[in-house]
Amino acid sequence: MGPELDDPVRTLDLELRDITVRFGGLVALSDVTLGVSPRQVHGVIGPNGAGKTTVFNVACGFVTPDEGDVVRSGRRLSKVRPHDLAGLGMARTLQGLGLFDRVTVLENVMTGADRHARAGFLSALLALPRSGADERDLRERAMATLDSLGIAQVADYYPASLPYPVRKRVALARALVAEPELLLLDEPASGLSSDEMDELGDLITSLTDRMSVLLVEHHMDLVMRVCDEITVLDFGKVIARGTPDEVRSDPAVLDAYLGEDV
Ligand SMILES: Nc1ncnc2c1ncn2[C@@H]1O[C@H](COP(=O)(O)OP(=O)(O)OP(=O)(O)O)[C@@H](O)[C@H]1O
Repeated sequence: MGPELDDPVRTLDLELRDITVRFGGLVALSDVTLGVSPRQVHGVIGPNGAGKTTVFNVACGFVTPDEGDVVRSGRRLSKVRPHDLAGLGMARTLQGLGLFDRVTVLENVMTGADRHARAGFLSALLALPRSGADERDLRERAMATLDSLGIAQVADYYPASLPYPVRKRVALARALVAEPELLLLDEPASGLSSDEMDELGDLITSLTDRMSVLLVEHHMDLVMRVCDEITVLDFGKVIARGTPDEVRSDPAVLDAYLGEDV
């Protein structure tokens, strides 16, 4: 954590400031700035290769920017490492889900809670003995989170035995069990039917009573439905920003998406 930077009155939950990322000679992001306001869903969209995943990776610490700052609640993060996220009140889901196949759904969700648990990740993963009270509390919270996502009945299953949309919910439960203030979602709608996408939309909207969300997503319907603000990227640059209505009618956005299948 760096020094306090901002007037707390207008403090955003997350800001990327003038971020540039280069992969060899390729400039994946060029001077990208965006901010996620408290209790808002901020969408990041753009055509293939625009830099969406790179934005996500910068926000959650997988990619260190060549230039620019990542600012969490007014404090500059000098280097975000993925395992620091929970301590920063952040959680994320990944396209690849990243569930552990050798432990049950419940145990997978428990591994997401290390912000609150006294014992760490490994003991949760291996279900080694921990303090009885911690263990009980963690199990209860993990079960409650599964229940809130409508999948308590699969708590004792192994992830690989479950359909993909259910596994996606498990991954979301693992992110939510830590009770983050800021949730980072990378393509959460991929592989979902349109009904499942509607349910996901309702769920994301319902989260904003207690957290803000950065949503990187291809599916325009979902983005337009749930986002308060959208940043549009093209070729690594911000080409538009605004409410869904503003973005939808922006000529630069229409131009960028010309010929894209959305
Ligand atoms: N690790 C990497 N090494 C080299 N180039 C990369 C790497 N990651 C991304 N890129 C390049 O950076 C650019 C932005 O990629 P990114 O994956 O962020 O875009 P995207 O908008 O998420 O694309 P998509 O919609 O296809 O997933 C692309 O040109 C991509 O080929």
